[in-house]
Formats: sequence, structure tokens, C-alpha cells
Amino acid sequence: MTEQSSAGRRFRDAVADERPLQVVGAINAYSALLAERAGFRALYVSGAGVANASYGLPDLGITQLADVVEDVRRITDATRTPVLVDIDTGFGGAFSVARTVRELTRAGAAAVHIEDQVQAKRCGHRPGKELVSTAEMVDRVKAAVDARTDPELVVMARTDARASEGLEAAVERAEAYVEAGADMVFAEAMHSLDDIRAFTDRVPVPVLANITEFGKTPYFTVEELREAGAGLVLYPLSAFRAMSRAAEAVYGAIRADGTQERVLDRMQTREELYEVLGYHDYERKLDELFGRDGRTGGGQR
Ligand SMILES: C[C@](O)(C(=O)O)[C@H](CC(=O)O)C(=O)O
Ligand SMILES: [Mg+2]
Repeated sequence: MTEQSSAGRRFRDAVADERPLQVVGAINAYSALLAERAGFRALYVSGAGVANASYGLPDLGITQLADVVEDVRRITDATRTPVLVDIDTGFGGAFSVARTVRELTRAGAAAVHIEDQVQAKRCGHRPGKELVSTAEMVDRVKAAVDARTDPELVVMARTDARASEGLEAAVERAEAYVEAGADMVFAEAMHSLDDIRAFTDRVPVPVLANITEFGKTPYFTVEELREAGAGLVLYPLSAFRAMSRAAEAVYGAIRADGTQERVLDRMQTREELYEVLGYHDYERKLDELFGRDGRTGGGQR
């Protein structure tokens, strides 16, 4: 990996090096830093995460391209770890899909996944999903592939067909999407390792298994997924769910007790925060620049 390598190249390298590549959701730049420190080689910007965490909205196709781009840019500014981005249905017709791909590449995305649901999409693990035809999704994939400005940007095609059309139809769709140029496939809402195996046996590109919590897919281990041939495994919202639970506990305790003492052990300390941010290096830089022990220079006042 060279300094010049594109984000897409870094993502492809990570997929080649780690099987299956663990891809973990980060809802903001600070979470991205934490994930990186934990050793993950790829990050994820979840559509549900943008909707839920950044806008307080459900994952029902309400957020738009600009909302996703903003979150992606903040994360890619903070880390060089490649980022897979959920672009839902691509935010419109062929030219809109192309614009989505270009904007996200500019924002530093390494990979995008586009799905075959209708524009008024649902979460992949909820009932009531409707799909566009295979032909329409093939057009989406072609538009996305054609719009690449980083030739190594990964275009991943997601199929939600398992729920409404069954496993065989879902695999056939995936094959058609790969034929149309998709670099990788996202097999959504698999019920079993055999489901995953059905994809990996027939689809000639890396297949992602989405191990989101409280959904349709059991919590398969990396080892089990490797045996089933998965190329990537996604944990889109795990940290967000845990952060939310911790926040509930802290808000509740402060409100009930009139002090935070009972929940201090749930908090990262100031020193730990600074460690992650490299805060002291910034301070040293100030001292170096302005040489005023502890006092800031004119530019910082
Ligand atoms: C992966 C996903 O598309 C997301 O936006 O994170 C969601 C995750 C979830 O709702 O748990 C999905 O699977 O539809
Ligand atoms: Mg999503």
C-alpha cells in the first residue's frame, strides 16, 4: 500500500488480505478512530446510521445524498482506513446514481453498495420490502460502474430478494448484477450458512454477509463465515446500538440521581479521549510554533 493508493485500492487490498474482511460501522469520525484503534481495516457508513444517528429518522429512504456525503467526508477526513458506504437505492435514476458515485468518490469513499429495493426502501431486515426488476437494478449497477472516477472504487450490488423471491431468485439476481459489472455482492438478510454458501458457490466475486443485530441473520462467527466462503462480514450498527444504550443509562442516572457519580465507570476518561485524538501532540505543536508554555498564540485566541 503506497501513500498514493486510492481509497478503492485500499479496500480491495483489505478484502484480499483478510478473509472474511470485518467491516464495522462508525457513525461519526470519533467512532471511526476507535474502530481503527481496535484494528479494523475497513469501516462502514450505514444508511440506517446516517438516518438514525445523524437525523433521528428511521431507515426508510428519507435521507438524501448530501446527508450521506457529509457524514462520509467527516470520517474520511479523520482516517485513511477505507470506507464502504451504503447508498441505498442510489438516490434516483441513472444520472442520479452516477452523481451519487462521483460525489461519494470525492468525499473519499472506497466502496459503495447499491440495492435492488424500490426508492421508498425499507430496512433489509423488516417486512414489506418491494424490489425493482432485475433489469432496472442492472441499469443501476451499470450506471454506477460507468460513473467511476477512481477506477478502483468498489461497486457492490446488494440484493434484498431473499425475503420476497426466495434464495434461488436472489442468487440469480446477484449473478446478473455481477454480469453488469458489480465488483462485490451484498447478500442481505440471509437465514443460514447454507444461504450464504449458495451465493458464494455461484457468485464469482467476494460476497458480504450482514451480521446486523436483532435481524434475520444469526450471529455467525468469522470462522463459520470463512468456511461458508464469505469475503466480507458487516457489523453495521453494533457500536451505535451499544453507545445508545450507554447514553440512555447516563442520561437516566444524571436525571434520577442529580449526579453522574454512579455512571462514571461507563465513561471514557478525559485522558483516554485525548489519547485517541492525539491531543497532546496538538498542544506540543502549539508550543513549538508559538513557544509560550501552556499559553496559546495569537492564531489561537
Ligand atoms: C446494513 C443496513 O442497510 C444499514 O443501513 O446499516 C441495515 C442494517 C440494519 O437495519 O440493521 C439493513 O440491513 O438494512
Ligand atoms: Mg442500509
